[in-house]
Amino acid sequence: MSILESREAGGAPSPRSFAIAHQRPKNSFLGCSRITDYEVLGKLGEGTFGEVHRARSKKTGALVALKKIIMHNEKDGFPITALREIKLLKLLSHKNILRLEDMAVEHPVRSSDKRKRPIMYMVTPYMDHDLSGLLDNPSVHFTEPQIKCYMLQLLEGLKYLHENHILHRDMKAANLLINNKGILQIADFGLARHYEGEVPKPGRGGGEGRRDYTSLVVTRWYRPPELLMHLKRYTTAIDMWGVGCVFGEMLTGKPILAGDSDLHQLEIIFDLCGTPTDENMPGWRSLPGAETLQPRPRPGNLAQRFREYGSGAVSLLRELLKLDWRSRVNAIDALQHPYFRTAPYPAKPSDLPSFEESHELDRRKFHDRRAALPPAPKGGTVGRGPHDGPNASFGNDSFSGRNGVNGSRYPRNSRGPEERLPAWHRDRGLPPRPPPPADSDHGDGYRDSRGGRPRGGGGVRQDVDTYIPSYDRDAPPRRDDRPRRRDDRDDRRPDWDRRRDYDDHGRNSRTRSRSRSPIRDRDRERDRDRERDRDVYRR
Ligand SMILES: Nc1ncnc2c1ncn2[C@@H]1O[C@H](COP(=O)(O)OP(=O)(O)OP(=O)(O)O)[C@@H](O)[C@H]1O
Repeated sequence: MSILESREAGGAPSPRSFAIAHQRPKNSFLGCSRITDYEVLGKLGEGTFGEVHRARSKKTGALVALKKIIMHNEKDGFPITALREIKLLKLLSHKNILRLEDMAVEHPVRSSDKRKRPIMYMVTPYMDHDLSGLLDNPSVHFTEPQIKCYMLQLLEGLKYLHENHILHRDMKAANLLINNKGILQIADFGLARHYEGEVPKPGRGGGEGRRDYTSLVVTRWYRPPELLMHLKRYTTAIDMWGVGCVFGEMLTGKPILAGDSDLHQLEIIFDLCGTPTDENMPGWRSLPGAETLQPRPRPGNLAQRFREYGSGAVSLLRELLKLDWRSRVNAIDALQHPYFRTAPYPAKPSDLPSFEESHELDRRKFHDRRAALPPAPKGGTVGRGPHDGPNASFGNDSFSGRNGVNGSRYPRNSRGPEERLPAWHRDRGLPPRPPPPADSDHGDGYRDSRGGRPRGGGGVRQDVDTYIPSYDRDAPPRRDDRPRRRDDRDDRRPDWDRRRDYDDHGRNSRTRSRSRSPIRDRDRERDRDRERDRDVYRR
């Protein structure tokens, strides 16, 4: 049955008919192997919902990634988020979407083992890098053909998702995996869900949403203005805003909108894209989160800030970072943007250079290495790709940027000492604030530290952080604003580095009003975990 035939009266396929239409060939998913079928080689990453390890299949010899599914509370059973991710990934089949190949189970070894339940792992092909890790690697500098190549793949992957009524809802650099064959794949479907609105059509932007979902999705730095203002009837355009942020991050090498709070996030969005008006964001005033906003009028500095990357890049960024979600470019149209049809042309994946493995967890390694570097000369040659030689065709027409030293228009290593640090470590005041304890969770999952409803009908408030998963209050800032569990300790770090975290904690904790107690912390943590799994992700 084709997806068209499976549509319901409203135009959107039901999750069930979508599943039937998308069943992958049976032999493309193994099913349930034992963890002993894999040789575990080391930790790659850790997120809210699991740890990710590199491993080798003993049967095929292939390198894989094992994502351990953490049971935050065993009594609640298998986490709904993991179930969603597995269900969706089992159906999807596209070259730019990470493929779920198998599930592996690890049974408790001894009867004396405290842990009674088995641990489940999702098995996906091993990817050499995630984009966040790659951008933190000081020896890697993206060329324009390379950026275009990754962008095309990202847009192809998203086009496939959106055409098939799936919202990713956590678009960010750390969730884009890249291998040394130059292939980019979208990963982490923990927040993804079936979308009931109309799919994007050429020239029709993100369209109108058909039903409400929780606005508490997407990592803050990549979260679009309509979600920050609590639009619930959102569309596939929320993922396109994230693509804009990732594009800017590839150009500049660092996250472009690193807000410290939801309010600050909106402020820096307005600095970049201009203050919302009835023209550039029709209806913004009636969004629940806009009621109390009084933004200072400004025109936006996007063109100025990205001038050096050329008019083509600026034009595409403008389309992706439109305040108005209805007219924000969709993936179909973004793929046709002149930026991709102008020299220097997109590289082929197979032409891209290979790099040292770079995962999000390697950021400390890269940070230490980067910090040790003396100021590098302009036009350095480290890590330059095949398109980056003296004959590279940068900047040779009106849609390109200016030529830089040695034929590269990207300012290599030209950042000041502060700018050389990864964004998560730069001194930009307080790191993204942890949320208040989940004392209360109102109808829409909006949390208020004092257990009351947000004032003014839900305006964006500085003291409320609406990022859903539980931050660890003690954790150091992470490059991409990722949440961190309390027991997550980077065990690959030397002692002195861990102590630095402790010091950070000491400093940050003095700025908090509540006194801390380990028991209360543990209870809060447990409550947060419960609430997160129970309430928020069902929406
Ligand atoms: N197939 C893979 N190959 C290589 N590395 C991977 C793979 N899958 C995940 N990783 C690494 O693990 C990290 C975390 O993976 P993922 O985002 O799926 O976990 P998560 O627990 O959902 O994280 P988050 O907190 O971002 O929601 C990625 O950023 C990446 O560095």
